[in-house]
Amino acid sequence: MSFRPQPPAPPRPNRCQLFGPASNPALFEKMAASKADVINLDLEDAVAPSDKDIARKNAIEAINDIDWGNKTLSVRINGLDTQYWYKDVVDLLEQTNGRLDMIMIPKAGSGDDIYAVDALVSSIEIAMGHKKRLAFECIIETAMGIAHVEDIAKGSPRMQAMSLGAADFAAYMGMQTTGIGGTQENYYMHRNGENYWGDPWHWATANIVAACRTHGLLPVDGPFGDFSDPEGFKAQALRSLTLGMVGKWAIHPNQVDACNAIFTPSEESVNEAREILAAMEDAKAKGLGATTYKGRLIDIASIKQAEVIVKSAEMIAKG
Ligand SMILES: C[C@@H](C(=O)SCCNC(=O)CCNC(=O)[C@H](O)C(C)(C)COP(=O)(O)OP(=O)(O)OC[C@H]1O[C@@H](n2cnc3c(N)ncnc32)[C@H](O)[C@@H]1OP(=O)(O)O)[C@H](O)C(=O)O
Ligand SMILES: [Mg+2]
Repeated sequence: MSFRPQPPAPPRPNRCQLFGPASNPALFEKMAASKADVINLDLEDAVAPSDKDIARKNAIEAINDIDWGNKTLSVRINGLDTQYWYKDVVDLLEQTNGRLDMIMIPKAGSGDDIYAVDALVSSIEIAMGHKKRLAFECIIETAMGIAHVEDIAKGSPRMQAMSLGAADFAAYMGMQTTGIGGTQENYYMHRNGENYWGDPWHWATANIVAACRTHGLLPVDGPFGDFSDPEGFKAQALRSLTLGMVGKWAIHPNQVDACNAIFTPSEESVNEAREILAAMEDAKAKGLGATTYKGRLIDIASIKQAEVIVKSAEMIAKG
């Protein structure tokens, strides 16, 4: 174990991030009224090039005029390889009222990308006399992004979260699929006449989780495109939860409740975690580092495992 403690992630709920294109303002009030923890107004890929200017204007008005309650409010800016992103950043910072919490940087490829956005944001914040520091989240959705994931995670102290963007990730990796997340038909093992489907997103998910946990960020699963497939969504979300992610995107309102339910520890799991903590307290009082709980080994590592569940439940309950 390194002598450096692992930094904690920001203590805010991030179970569900609900997306909507900023070119469609009819969605904004519905997004604000949703049960999502985080709202992402999109200026990037859900907005056609011809609508970029109007989408930016809509997003600015929505940030200033709509009551977003206690939600974390984020705008996904355009990629650093476009002509749009600098204006997204300048206009959002110069023309909004301080309600915006984060911007999401898509297709992050290196720590330098994060540094570049930080430099621009910092300059505008100084010029405008802003007291609130804008936070960053980014999407890992390119081959370069996953290759430099740790460098990106430590790219700026503003970084709070990282998502896996399955659609672009598949495209940039040259994966042969048009599905956005979930089970892929051709990714299976075969044995004794039966097919067993694997998880092609496992490696990227685990890499993002490791980079985030190393640098104190929230790891988040991105979109599941087939919003007519609740069971597929649930399976994808449960896999991400099991690997350490704290939440997932919703690209349609019918994914929000499932997101919140899956990424909120169940009463049963919290009770069990508390029992494990109590059993370890008893063990410690007896001078033991290990004991049994329901017929299985628990030891000092079990305290940390149980604390993940209890702390997550407490943080969500606090809101
Ligand atoms: C893949 C990469 C990404 O970029 S994902 C993120 C970007 N994408 C988006 O932001 C898309 C968000 N979703 C939508 O725009 C829509 O949901 C839709 C186009 C997918 C479907 O819209 P539609 O209106 O046809 O859906 P209905 O079923 O009719 O809607 C029912 C009802 O819900 C309201 N609605 C729809 N979407 C939303 C929403 N996002 N938020 C709030 N409310 C919504 C709709 O208006 C209807 O309301 P009603 O009429 O009943 O009042 C990624 O980067 C990668 O690379 O992986
Ligand atoms: Mg994308």
